[in-house]
Amino acid sequence: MTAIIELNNVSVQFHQKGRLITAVNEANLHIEKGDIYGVIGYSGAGKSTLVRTINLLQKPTAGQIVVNGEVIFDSENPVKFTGLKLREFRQKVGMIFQHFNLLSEKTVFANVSFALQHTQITDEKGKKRYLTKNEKADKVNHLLELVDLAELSDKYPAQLSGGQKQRVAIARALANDPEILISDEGTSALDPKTTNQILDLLKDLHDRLGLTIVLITHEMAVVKEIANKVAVMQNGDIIEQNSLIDIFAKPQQTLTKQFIETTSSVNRFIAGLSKTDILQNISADEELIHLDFGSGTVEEPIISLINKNFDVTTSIFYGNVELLQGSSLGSLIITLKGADEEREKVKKYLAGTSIEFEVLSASNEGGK
Ligand SMILES: Nc1ncnc2c1ncn2[C@@H]1O[C@H](COP(=O)(O)OP(=O)(O)OP(=O)(O)O)[C@@H](O)[C@H]1O
Repeated sequence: MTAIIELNNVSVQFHQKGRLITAVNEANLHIEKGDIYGVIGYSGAGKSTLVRTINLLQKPTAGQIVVNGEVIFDSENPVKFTGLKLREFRQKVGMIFQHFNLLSEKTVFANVSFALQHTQITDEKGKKRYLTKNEKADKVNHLLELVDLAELSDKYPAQLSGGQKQRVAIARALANDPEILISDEGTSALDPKTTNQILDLLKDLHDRLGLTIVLITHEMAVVKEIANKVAVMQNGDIIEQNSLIDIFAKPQQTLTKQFIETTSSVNRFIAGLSKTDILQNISADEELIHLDFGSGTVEEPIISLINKNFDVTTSIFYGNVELLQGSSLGSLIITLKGADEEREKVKKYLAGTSIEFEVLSASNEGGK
């Protein structure tokens, strides 16, 4: 697959009060057509700066940017990508923001229509012309239907909820039929329910229109909901990037693990264990074991195999299976009860499978 967006060694530096700030440091990001690419990081990590280079709202200090096969920036071999060419290019990259950026004195209809004021089409004779009033109205009405807002066309932004405002912003961002949609914290100002509704809408638009979406967020739950790929940013660096499923199944960096913990109840459960007396109450012939089922291993009947093949008994303390991009990931916390040698045999057996496990408590380490 060829990338629709290629950032090659892109750096962005700012000079501020005599200080040099490297907001983005030699970032490499290849986004394929149809990806929903999540860029996650804490505030100040450089996410917005990185993503704003895609449509040159932010000019890089160094590196190369290729969009749809066209080099739009190259610090080594400068290209002329300005004026009308840049304006037309930007129309093909829609953007939505945390605070919606609607024009408060204009109606919903006029806010969307505004994005079409410079839009030109090529007529049958190959001549460029602006859209007529009727063509604009048809387009706006179609867009408002797409985001389920047709009935609010005459309202003003102040009369809308946050979710409705973001729908207007999405309709506006799609006015010029972009292939790429950038969401810069597009759900950060919304409550969880509305966030999910907007994410559902983005996913639906992605499926229906074949959009490529770049999604900046500081919330892993957002990424988890719709992204198929993830890049994690910290202090201007992309510290890790992978498919969503691999990020969750085998995170490499501490920060990535921390982000995952914010959405995974198993980690909260394990962290909470120390505040209970569960570990103290484990008997001498018992162990508490955390089993991590990566992609493709959830279906294995591991508990019944253990019970059948070893002289131990198991009981389940905690279980969770999640569906990410069609793949299942799961966690189980079980107690294993039996003689030392039998428990050792089970652990040896587990070590030979693709299921990862860790012993949360061993009986001879503080159990009674
Ligand atoms: N125009 C600018 N001038 C000077 N410094 C800037 C400018 N834009 C961004 N920065 C700095 O670059 C760094 C990265 O900022 P950026 O906004 O890209 O981070 P972010 O991850 O998007 O965070 P946030 O979600 O808070 O916007 C920060 O230290 C920020 O202060």
